Amino acid sequence: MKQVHVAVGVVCRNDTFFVCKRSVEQHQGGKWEFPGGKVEAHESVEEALTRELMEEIGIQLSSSENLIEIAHDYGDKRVLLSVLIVDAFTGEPYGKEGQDSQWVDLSGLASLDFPEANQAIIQALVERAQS
Ligand SMILES: Nc1nc2c([nH]c(=O)n2[C@H]2C[C@H](O)[C@@H](COP(=O)(O)OP(=O)(O)OP(=O)(O)O)O2)c(=O)[nH]1
Ligand SMILES: [Mg+2]
Repeated sequence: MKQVHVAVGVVCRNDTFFVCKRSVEQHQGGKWEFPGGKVEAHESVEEALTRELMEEIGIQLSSSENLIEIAHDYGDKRVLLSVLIVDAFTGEPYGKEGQDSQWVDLSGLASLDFPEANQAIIQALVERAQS
């Protein structure tokens, strides 16, 4: 099975994180996610994330840093998530595609239903907060 490379953005402001709900028709549908999507052939991860953040939540990325890379096999799909922290952006994020969205703090993240691969993202955020 081919691996899909996905750029994922942890948009953060004042120790809270912007998350969206995946639509039920999507892979891992109905779960919460950090906005993002597939890296196309001609793109860098940051270029893909810049495009996806504008398409999905209407913000312009100003700066990002690498958080973690996670390879995960869902059985029906293999993904490589390149996860970036987005701590500077312009515009106010919202569910531009009609999706539910919310700002949550770290303890709030831990209680949401995310795809399995996201456990490692939340763990990385916990470790980052402690360091
Ligand atoms: N965006 C995002 N995708 C995630 C997260 N965790 C996780 O396992 N994934 C998986 C689910 C999907 O299989 C894949 C992302 O695909 P996607 O549906 O967002 O891709 P896309 O925006 O390019 O949309 P499409 O072309 O498939 O419609 O990565 C996450 O936190 N955010
Ligand atoms: Mg997407």
